[in-house]
Amino acid sequence: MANYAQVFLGTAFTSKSFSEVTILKDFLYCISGDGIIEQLFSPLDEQYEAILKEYEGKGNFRRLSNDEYILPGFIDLHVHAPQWAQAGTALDLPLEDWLNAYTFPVEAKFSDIDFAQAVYEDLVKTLLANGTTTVLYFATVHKQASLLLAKICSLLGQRGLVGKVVMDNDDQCPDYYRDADTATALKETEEFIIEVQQLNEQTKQGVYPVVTPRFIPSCTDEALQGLGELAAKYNTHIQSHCSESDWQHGYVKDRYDKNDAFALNDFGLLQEKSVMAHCNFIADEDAKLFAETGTAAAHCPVSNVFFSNGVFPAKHIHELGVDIGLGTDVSGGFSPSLYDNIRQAVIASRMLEEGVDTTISADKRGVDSSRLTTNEAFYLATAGGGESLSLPIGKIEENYAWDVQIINTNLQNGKLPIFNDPLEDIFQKILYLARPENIREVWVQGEKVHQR
Ligand SMILES: O=c1[nH]c(=O)c2nc[nH]c2[nH]1
Repeated sequence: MANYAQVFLGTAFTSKSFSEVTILKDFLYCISGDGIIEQLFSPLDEQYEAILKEYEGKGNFRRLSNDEYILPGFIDLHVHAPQWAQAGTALDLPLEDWLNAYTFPVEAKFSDIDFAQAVYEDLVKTLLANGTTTVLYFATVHKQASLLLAKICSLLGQRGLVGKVVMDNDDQCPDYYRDADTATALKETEEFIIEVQQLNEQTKQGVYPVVTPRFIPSCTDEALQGLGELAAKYNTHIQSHCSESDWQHGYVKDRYDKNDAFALNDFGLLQEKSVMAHCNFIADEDAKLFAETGTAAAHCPVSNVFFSNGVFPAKHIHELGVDIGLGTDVSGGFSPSLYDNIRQAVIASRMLEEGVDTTISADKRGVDSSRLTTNEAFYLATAGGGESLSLPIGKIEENYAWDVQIINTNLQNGKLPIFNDPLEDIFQKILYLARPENIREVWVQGEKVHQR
């Protein structure tokens, strides 16, 4: 019999496809020393009883109670880590004003490493406590503070993909908050990549450097070109914002006479490990380019209410073959929870489908076939995120990382309304009604990283 580092017994929910969820009732989950799901056994499997006999009662065996369920850890594809310091504020302003009046001044404070330590440590712990096991982060223009974020992820056990932000366009970025010049931006990005790749070698769950032009308006052509070359040289992930709002989409059209997607592609910034945030205004040709290059979209449904001037047509873009995951977009989105974003993804898609202006007749009011089901929104927060990052995460399946959250539905101060429900309904109640209190344990790569 194989020698497993840990064995769990319980019921889990995981995506089988975009629209279907599999229920693994009373399965055994056998985890290897490097934190991978080595084998899954259903109670009907021949070896089930033998493994149970071998491990039950040992220190590395865990039987979940009848009120506990396993979900894959969530994957947040878009977080501005420094903006945690201003979460929930100033959301009534348009994007450009919010960036200039609030966000850039806050991000500028991350030249102070002590301030960065306090905010970043609090954020990483908060995201873990919300069941988020992997995060794609924008840091700031400061190399040291960006490295610190990667180190905090490494230490606290979160799988972090971290970008030192590049902003070198003095036309669009304030004097007090931008890279010194293009050459410095590229040099510091290269040094950052090398240091994070070294840190990754000592990090069980992985930390990864991400090439991060903030968005086209904040970067010169030379920087965009240089960043595309660095990403190719070091085979890194890439992230940016793409066609987010009327203003941003229009700015790129004025500058290049083409949409964001094609402009980013000209600089080598669309590839298999690229994730572009928002994408609300992408046309079908843009989406096809995403699909051809393997570029993913980070759908940020809470943030989009405030800053995007529209609803991302997730269902349609998925049908065009684009990988999609979910992002909180802290702090364009006020909530650090992907549960909130799963809920909002469903709500926004329903409003898109039905339409919102009741003075228009029902047959003309909405966009047909736009709705996302609960299962599909769950897929975006889990398996879709893993596909977007090209990492074996987001599913409870053999050869995937043991990145999970254990939910208790029957707490004194957090009882879900479950009254002899079938498992299909319990799954939906967890997604719509669970709060951080219900998330009792979070595991990343076979290590427990949060417990209540
Ligand atoms: O929602 C957003 N948040 C940001 O910080 C940002 N920067 C560019 N575009 C952005 N959009």
